[in-house]
Amino acid sequence: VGRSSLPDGALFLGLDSSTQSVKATVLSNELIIVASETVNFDSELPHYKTEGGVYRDPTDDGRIYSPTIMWVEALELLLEKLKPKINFSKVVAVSGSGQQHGSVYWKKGSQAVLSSLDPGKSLVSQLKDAFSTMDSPIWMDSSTTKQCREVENAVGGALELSKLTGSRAYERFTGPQIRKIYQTAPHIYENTERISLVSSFMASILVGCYASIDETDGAGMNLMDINKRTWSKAVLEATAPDLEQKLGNLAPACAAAGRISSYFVERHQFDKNCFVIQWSGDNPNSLAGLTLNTPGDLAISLGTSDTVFGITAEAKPSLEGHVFPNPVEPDGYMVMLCYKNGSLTREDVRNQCAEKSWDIFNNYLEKTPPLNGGRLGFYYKDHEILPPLPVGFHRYIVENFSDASSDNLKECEVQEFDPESEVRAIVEGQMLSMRGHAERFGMPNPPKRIIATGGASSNESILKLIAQIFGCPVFTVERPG
Ligand SMILES: O=C(CO)[C@@H](O)[C@H](O)CF
Repeated sequence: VGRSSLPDGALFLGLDSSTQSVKATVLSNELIIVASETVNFDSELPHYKTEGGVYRDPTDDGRIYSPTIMWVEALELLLEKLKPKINFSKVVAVSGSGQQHGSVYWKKGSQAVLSSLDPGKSLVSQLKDAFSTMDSPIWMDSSTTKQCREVENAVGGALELSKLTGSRAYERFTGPQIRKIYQTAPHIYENTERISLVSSFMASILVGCYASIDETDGAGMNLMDINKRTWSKAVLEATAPDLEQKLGNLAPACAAAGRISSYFVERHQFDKNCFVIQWSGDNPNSLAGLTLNTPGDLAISLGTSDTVFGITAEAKPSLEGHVFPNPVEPDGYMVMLCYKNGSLTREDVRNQCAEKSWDIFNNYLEKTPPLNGGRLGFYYKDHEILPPLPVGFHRYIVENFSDASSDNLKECEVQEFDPESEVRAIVEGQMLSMRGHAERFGMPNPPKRIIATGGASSNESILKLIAQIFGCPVFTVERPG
């Protein structure tokens, strides 16, 4: 729909269902932000008792998940908070981002529930029994290593799986997660009629039926053939039986999922012609939102996870990193690196070394020298994705940075790192990792420029350090207002 043909006062609603919160941004016809709202899971839905929006299972090493119904309740609360700020009947299109890889398991018979929601009742009251498991595995989970190896072995190895799906098997990817449920809770798997990603789950609620998984977020499952953009029969068979019928058809990321369901028309006064555009993963949508279309540019998203991503004309999957279909260029691809220890790990060091103050944290970054007097640190509060290492804190004194031999690295104790050094070490260690892995993955080296996004991109001290380490200018998206 061309913007010039839109009715006066037309609005666009963007939603973001992420690890710690659900957010809404409302744009005018001129793409100006006219309203925004957030629901933070921990503070505004405290009855779920999540930490950072998640549960960590003490009985199953690495199992990290979120209560599916919490996302439903947060969506409802978000719309209630937004209602006084905008006229929902002016919204001509809704779309959104979902944290990648997270999955939702719709119980048999739930399609009928979803398509006949009573506008006189809440979503929570009608969907609380719609899932075959109330626990949604999410991207922070690292409990499926066994399943990863089984799937890789079944298709000829890690590199073969990467060439087929764009990534070797990763613990957080949805395919290994589905395999674990099939193996450890077969009754749940049997009782599941549809498996959604967080992105297609939210779209399903909005359209009142099961929305397709889009080809870009679908590439984060270790289930989709990256070149054909169809489900890979070989990998589906290696994952779990009768899986394709539970996944439904894939759809292009830029397609319309349908019109908004009558539930939202009658309960929230949306216009019945309001489009719901396919949702996709948070990182692909960041690439789209940043209009990252210049080869040589890189984006760094500093959020709960940290990611580095860029565009490429051809898919060259390898044993590190990920290749996804480009969400806005039908024939192009997106390349990405992901680090689990992002903002939450930086916050931990801030709390322990900088009196819980970003001002003090930033002052330490400003006053300590580049390369930190040889103090190099790698901090894994959670099991790290890249490199795949368990929880642990590793501090080194590097005698000579031009000597890459391991005997040049002397592991040392925390006592040898004063608070200022620890602060620089966590940020420098994270950014040096990104630069090293980006070079090895064939990303631009150095990049022409870096566009920073995500919560921590508002921290100029961190951005300065990124510019020093990558050797290029760093930009952020202009924040309106
Ligand atoms: O796992 C990731 C990407 O592969 C994370 O960036 C999640 O998308 C964060 F929600």
